Amino acid sequence: MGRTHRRRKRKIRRKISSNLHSSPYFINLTQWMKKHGWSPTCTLCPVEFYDTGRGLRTERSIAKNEVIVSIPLELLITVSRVQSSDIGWLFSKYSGVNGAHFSSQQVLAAFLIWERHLGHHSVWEPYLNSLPLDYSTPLFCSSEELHLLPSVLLEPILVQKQKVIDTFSELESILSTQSWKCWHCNESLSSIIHFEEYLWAWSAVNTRSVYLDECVVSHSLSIQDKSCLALVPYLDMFNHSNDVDVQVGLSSDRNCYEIQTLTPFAKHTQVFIRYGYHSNLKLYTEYGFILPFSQHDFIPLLFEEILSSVKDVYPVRFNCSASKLNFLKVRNLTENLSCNSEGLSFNVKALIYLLMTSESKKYDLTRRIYSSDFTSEENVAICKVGKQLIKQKCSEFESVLNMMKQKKSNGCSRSFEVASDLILEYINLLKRAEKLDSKEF
Ligand SMILES: C[S@@+](CC[C@H](N)C(=O)[O-])C[C@H]1O[C@@H](n2cnc3c(N)ncnc32)[C@H](O)[C@@H]1O
Repeated sequence: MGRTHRRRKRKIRRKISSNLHSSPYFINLTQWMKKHGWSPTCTLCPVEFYDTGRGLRTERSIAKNEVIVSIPLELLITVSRVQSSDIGWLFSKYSGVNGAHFSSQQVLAAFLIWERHLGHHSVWEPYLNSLPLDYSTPLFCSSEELHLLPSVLLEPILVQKQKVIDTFSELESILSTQSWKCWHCNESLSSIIHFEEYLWAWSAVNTRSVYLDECVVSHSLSIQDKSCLALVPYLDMFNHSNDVDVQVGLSSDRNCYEIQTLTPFAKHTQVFIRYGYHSNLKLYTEYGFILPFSQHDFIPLLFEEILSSVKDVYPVRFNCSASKLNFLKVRNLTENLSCNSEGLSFNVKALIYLLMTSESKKYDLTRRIYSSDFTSEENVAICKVGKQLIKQKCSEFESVLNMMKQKKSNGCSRSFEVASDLILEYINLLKRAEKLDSKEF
């Protein structure tokens, strides 16, 4: 078979969704759940969709307000469940000692590693076997790949990476003092819980957990999060869409965690839920995917970038004294700076306006900013700077994308591929914004 033929075949295969209903892991998962009191609320079937990966498809039409999934609390992995498990003593022993506060993500991740290492001996085995083996979140980009990313992506990724490293180090320092040996393999906890496993478990919790009120599943561990994370088997197979809405919470008898859809679904279509109102940057950094043509997307801009665009376009009018900077900071006008396909955010426009206006009439300036009372001449000037800013961002992203393409042709991680899709989305968004005139901007 020639290379072209293979490539064509791969392309065709990518367009076809495959049914996973008879996969052993899915049969085992649902049988195990039924033993623990679960019964399906509607007929959903796991499918490997060509565009979104694995998700759930409905076998009949679903009406607005129907409960699409209801999972007994007994099947949830919560902090309270971890506390009463084999390794619960570890977190109880160190809770609050020397100010130690665990995060629910850290506790749940350690539990997943522990249970996974037990293999057949774990009661959670059917659930663990339903979890993906790898993730496309940026934590799995190599250092070489990270170096190619623009700062708008790199900065939140580095913060996240550091959090994983720090929480693992905290755990590691506690584990290293324990001589306790596992009943099943006679290994110490520090040789069971190591960084690669932690990265996998952390990502599983990050991409799949839900928030649960602490009062629902009480525990006595010292946990820093206000509402705790919980892993919910089966329910964590729903993919996200911006076009749907859901209501989540406990069933009326408070025995199950439920999702009610506020959006109807036609027979044989994928059933989506909404993870939140997230930009593509958030979807990429937290979940490892992006949504093409997302109307809710925006690109964060840096204060310095705006400053230098005003300076470039209006070098004489540009004015950024210490008192003006203070004026901007007090009003939070140096934050939430962004651009979307409909133009610049309110703060960016206000900032551009202030940076090229004399500071003598500050109070009048405040009134004009907050009522967007700009003259048409001022609007044209703001638009001119905005377009310069957009042009610069666009060429920055285009040169990044070219380097990323080169890297991709030599092989790269799935996570890096998603990053490059995101940069392409950003370029397209900027091009749409660039076409707007000064009235639309
Ligand atoms: C809660 S899980 C959903 C089920 C998951 N696809 C699976 O196979 O188990 C969240 C993960 O699903 C994927 N995902 C969710 N919604 C998606 C979408 N609209 N497009 C692509 N991937 C999506 C992402 O990898 C995300 O981290």
